[in-house]
Amino acid sequence: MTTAPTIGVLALQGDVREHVRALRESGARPVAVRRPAELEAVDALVIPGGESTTMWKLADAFDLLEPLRLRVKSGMPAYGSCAGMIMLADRIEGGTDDQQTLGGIDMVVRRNAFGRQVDSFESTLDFAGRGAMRAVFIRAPWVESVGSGVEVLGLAEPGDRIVAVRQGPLLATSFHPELTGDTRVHSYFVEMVREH
Ligand SMILES: NC(=O)CC[C@H](N)C(=O)O
Repeated sequence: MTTAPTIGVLALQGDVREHVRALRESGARPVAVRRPAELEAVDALVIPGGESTTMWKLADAFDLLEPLRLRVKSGMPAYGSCAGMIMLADRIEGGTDDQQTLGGIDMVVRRNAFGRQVDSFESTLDFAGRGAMRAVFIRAPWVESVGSGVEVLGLAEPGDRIVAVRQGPLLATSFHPELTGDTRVHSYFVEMVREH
């Protein structure tokens, strides 16, 4: 792909503007996605943080849940941050009884996992071997376990928990890279989309 890839940002809740800015700085053409037709037009999608229990209901109300599942299943690159990570998990712990995800990454994600110790915090971690990075966690999940096809891209204190993973065209982080002005995670995703 030689031209800038068109990357959607799911705009139902969360830091849409910040993701748009980080994607633009990383060489992509970002667009907000709220409708099925907008989803169809993108090469890839970012799913921001928010509240995963609300996000799937909003996606359902906007007639996006099934189209999202289909596109993820058919191999569209997607990057989920925090609640977005939960949306990309095949299995979750600590969800509500009726909670649904899109799935796609063979992992178990525990909701509000760090939250039992502390609500929000910052940590420094190495993302995908690209050097030390400041990471912001807000009522963040962690990855409890991963299947053999999942690459672990980052661990965080406290507890050396898995907080960044990739499986094929799907990327997920427990933290919010859109809040620190460090575009390395978005650049990594844009590279994934270009190589796709
Ligand atoms: N900042 C976030 O996205 C928090 C995630 C939220 N705790 C959830 O379970 O969906």
